This record gives sequence, structure tokens and C-alpha cells, in this order.
Amino acid sequence: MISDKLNIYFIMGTADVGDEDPLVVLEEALRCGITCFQFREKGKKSLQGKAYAAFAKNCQELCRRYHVPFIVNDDVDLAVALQADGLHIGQKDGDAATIRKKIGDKMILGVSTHSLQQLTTAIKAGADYVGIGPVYATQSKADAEQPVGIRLLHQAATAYPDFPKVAIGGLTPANSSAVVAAGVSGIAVISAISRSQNRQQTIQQFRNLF
Ligand SMILES: Cc1ncc(COP(=O)(O)OP(=O)(O)O)c(N)n1
Ligand SMILES: Cc1ncsc1CCOP(=O)(O)O
Ligand SMILES: [Mg+2]
Repeated sequence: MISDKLNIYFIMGTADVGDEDPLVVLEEALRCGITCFQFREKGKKSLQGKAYAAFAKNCQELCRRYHVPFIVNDDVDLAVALQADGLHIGQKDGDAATIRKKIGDKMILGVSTHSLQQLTTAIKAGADYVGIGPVYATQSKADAEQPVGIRLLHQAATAYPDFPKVAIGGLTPANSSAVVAAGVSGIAVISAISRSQNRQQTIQQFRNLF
């Protein structure tokens, strides 16, 4: 069941880890109990070409070792080439129904949503789960939409109680109790984990919310 895998959904690329080695950060996060990983290598200084593909493959191998799903952000061709466990797309990344046809039925498809209308459309298009957010302001995405707050999470839980949903955007152990209580299956996090001074404690605190 996909919902069980979404609890602690860590997202990372080289831009998110400061001076640390991203593969070391990922392995520590896996050891500490993240339940899902999204490879999100984007931004001005992002890896390109062979270095990009090699980094993706290394992340995938680590995830495989820990039996944690490996989801690719944005890049349909990479997801297909690596036979990733899943692909995550946003509202500006193409038509979800068309992308679903391209990746087939076995690959997990996640779609970002910022409104109930977008959530309905994503479900009809064949999404396996939706990301809802940003819930709070975020430093990790320059072109993020305005924060939606937890109101939309409550509306989504009322409209689609059984459909897998993850909250994203500005989430920390301190502000996520209300988010989980609003009825999401998981919390998707970049900086609270990637820039944590004590990753084990941070991930344990997130785990305690479920
Ligand atoms: C789980 C999850 N939810 C939302 C997003 C954001 O996707 P998108 O709006 O396409 O933005 P980018 O991440 O591509 O910059 C996500 N990546 N993961
Ligand atoms: C990719 C993305 N989509 C909406 S907010 C966001 C960034 C989340 O990062 P952080 O957990 O550091 O706020
Ligand atoms: Mg995207």
C-alpha cells in the first residue's frame, strides 16, 4: 500500500545539502528511517549529463539497499531509463494523463496540487498520490506557489479521505503535528532533514508523529 511508504518522504538534490556529500546525507537519512526518497536535482548549479545520471543511479542503489522507494522528480525519461519506483510531476511539468500513459501502470505517479480542483484532476488522470502545498513558506523552492496552509489539507481529507496525500513546504517536527492531524499519509521534507544538525533526532521526531 503506497500510503504506508509516504510517511517520511525525503526530497534532496545537491543544492540542498550545503557542504555535505549528498550521498552521505541520503544514506544517513535512510539509516534513520525515511520511508520514501525523491531525487530532485535542479537549479542553476545542478549536475548535468553523465554526472547527473551517475548521481541518480547512486541514489537509486542506496534506496534499493534500504528497501525505500526511489522517486524521480520532473524527469520522465530518467525515471523510465532507471526503471525508478516512481515519478513526481507538478502542474507545469506536462499533462498527467499523457505522462501516465508513457510510464505505464506499474510506476508510482505523484502529482503536485495547490487546490481541490487540481487534486480532483490529478486523481482522474491516474495519480497514485498527490503532494499538497506549500503548506508553509519554503526556502527550498524559489518559484513556489503561495502557502496554502492546513485548510486545504482538511478540505482534501474531507473530499478524498482514502486517497494518498502528502503535505509539503516548510515542514519541521515542530509544526507538523497539525499537518498530520489534518489527515495526510505523509510529510515531504527537504531542508528540515537535509540541513539538520542532528538528522537522527529530526527523523525520529517526524516518525513519532505517525
Ligand atoms: C511530494 C512533492 N510534492 C510537491 C512537489 C513539487 O513539485 P513541483 O511543483 O513540480 O516543483 P518542483 O519540485 O519540480 O520544483 C514535489 N517535488 N514533491
Ligand atoms: C519542492 C517543493 N514544492 C513545494 S514546497 C517545496 C520545497 C519543500 O522544501 P522544504 O521542506 O525545505 O520547505
Ligand atoms: Mg516539478
